[in-house]
Amino acid sequence: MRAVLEEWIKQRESWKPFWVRGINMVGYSINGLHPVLFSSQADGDDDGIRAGVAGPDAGPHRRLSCLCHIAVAPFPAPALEMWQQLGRLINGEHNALLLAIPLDGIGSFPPHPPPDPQEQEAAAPPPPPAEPAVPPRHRGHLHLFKKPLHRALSGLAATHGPVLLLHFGSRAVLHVTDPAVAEECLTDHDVTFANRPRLPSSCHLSNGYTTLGSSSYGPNWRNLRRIATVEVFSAHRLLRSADVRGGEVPHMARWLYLAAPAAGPSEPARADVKARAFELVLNVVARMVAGKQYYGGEGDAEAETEEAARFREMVREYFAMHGASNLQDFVLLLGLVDIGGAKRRAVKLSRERNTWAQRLIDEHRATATAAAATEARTMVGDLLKMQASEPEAYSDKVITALCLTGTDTSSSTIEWGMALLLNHPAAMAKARAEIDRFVGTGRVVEEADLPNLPYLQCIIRENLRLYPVGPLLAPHESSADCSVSVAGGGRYAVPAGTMLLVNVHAMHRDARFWGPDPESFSPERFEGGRSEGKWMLPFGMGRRRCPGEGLAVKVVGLALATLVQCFEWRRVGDEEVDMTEGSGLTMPKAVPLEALYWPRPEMVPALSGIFFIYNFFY
Ligand code: HEM
Repeated sequence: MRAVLEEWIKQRESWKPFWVRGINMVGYSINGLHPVLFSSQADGDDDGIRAGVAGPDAGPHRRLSCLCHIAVAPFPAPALEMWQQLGRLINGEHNALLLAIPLDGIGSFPPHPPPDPQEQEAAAPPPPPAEPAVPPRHRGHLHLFKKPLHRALSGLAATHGPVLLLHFGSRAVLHVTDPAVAEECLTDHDVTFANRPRLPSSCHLSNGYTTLGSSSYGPNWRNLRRIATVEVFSAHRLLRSADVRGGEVPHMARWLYLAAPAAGPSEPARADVKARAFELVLNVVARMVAGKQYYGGEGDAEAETEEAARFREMVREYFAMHGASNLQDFVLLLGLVDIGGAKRRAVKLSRERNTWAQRLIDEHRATATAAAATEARTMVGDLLKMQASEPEAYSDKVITALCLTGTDTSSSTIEWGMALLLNHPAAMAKARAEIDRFVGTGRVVEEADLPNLPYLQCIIRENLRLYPVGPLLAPHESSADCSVSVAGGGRYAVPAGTMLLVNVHAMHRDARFWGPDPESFSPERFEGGRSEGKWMLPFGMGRRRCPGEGLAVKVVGLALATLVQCFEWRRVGDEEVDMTEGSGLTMPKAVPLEALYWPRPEMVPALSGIFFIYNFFY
């Protein structure tokens, strides 16, 4: 290890090494002889992290002293290779976990004794680095695991720069808040970054990384993506399933209507908006996938079957456990000892999910007749038909892998949208006036009306800008070494196996692109094409871009339009709706949205009409 250090020191100019023994550092005494590395680049940084210690012969403190420099020293990217090399050496002898322990407050580095002249000579200053580029900075790291992760990383980027190379345990992470670099990663390096990281927490949930969202780039992903694009989300398929949305959205309005007393504002009803949005999206997806309706068969908003209740819980747990913000994914020991029982829950959840999907497939197989398959086509029905000719491409496993997608994302977007409108009654009134102007009050708004409602479209875009439910997209991973450009010239080296987190949440709120008040809700910023060309990526970009975007935009648009058109809404209290963001794969509202509502008197005939139409057709 000493040889590695010395070799590295020779090559780096910005690092001034000297040697110490017998000091105390962040509470640990360092008895043996240690090279201390001081980075001139870290000088003046306000985070107080400025030194690292490496020690080959540190006796009982050896691991801790090694830990110090791996975990906290700031250094330029080429140094990362060296740290990784050291990390591997240390890992071999000790425990990788030690590299990951956060060491805050290391800035109070105590005075050191005069260096040993012999050692000082061995650690001569290095020559200038060969490459002129300033690389991404490497910061230490797991103490950043404050939830929600996208917020913690945004704060870090604001202080240290838009392209950061981090180290979460032994995993390199490229965090990007620069649109140009993000675009480069997802277009020029699209294939290189098309893998998904194998995070232990998602192993069980994704059936061993075989689902569409979790599978790395390769034959399995290509097969699933082809089926999803062609058979499930194609424009043709979306057109065919318009009647499903056209049935389910008014059905939700009907539920709300029946649950509300007729008294109006004097006696408003209370709506669990999160639950209603979730039920709506689940019914749409379940009917498209399997011709199944989970909620509302009896016209009672609260009536839900045991299967539906369990399914709701399953989806909630699934999205809460997934994502890039699980500490046990990066700290080996936490995963091994299963602190908090996350692994156990994931195994149970995955079993339940598979049983549910297999039951769905079997039910379908048993009940599908030739007539049913042609008249009321479902994804499972269609895929089963294709299974007959291509059993491998359309196996039950493949069908299962496509079943549980998109439910939480769309319903969370509806919930965020309603929360924004409740906090901005003027925008709600403007949207309602637009619907009244184009649609009137004689009927409930339909999907075909959406293109005629430009202000509603602006609301949806503003909703997706401020609350993109994939704030870090889904994590990507590089399959080969590559480099990304740096503002002002030069390139950053990104090693293979680096996890890419594109922080769209931060980019969507960047004042450089979104004006002086980027945090405020202002659908008007999109009016008249004013924000045309501005960089927004709520659905990702490149080959891993969300395939459900077309469906999502339709469901979210129709749901918000219907809620605004049919009901008057008020906040539960005088204070604004709490907009705190939770964490998970999708960004949920930390406090589920509830609101007071009553049917608009002028919409009552149309709402009563839904009752009749729904009972007649469904
Ligand atoms: C407002 C609603 C939605 C938003 C904001 C959203 C956003 C996203 C984002 C950010 C990604 C990751 C893109 C990347 O990795 O670069 C994604 C992936 C995905 N989304 Fe959506 N999504 C929504 C609705 C849906 C719906 C309704 C479905 C399906 C019913 C769906 C299915 C998927 C799938 C299967 C993937 C993984 C694609 C892959 O890895 O190849 N999404 N979505």
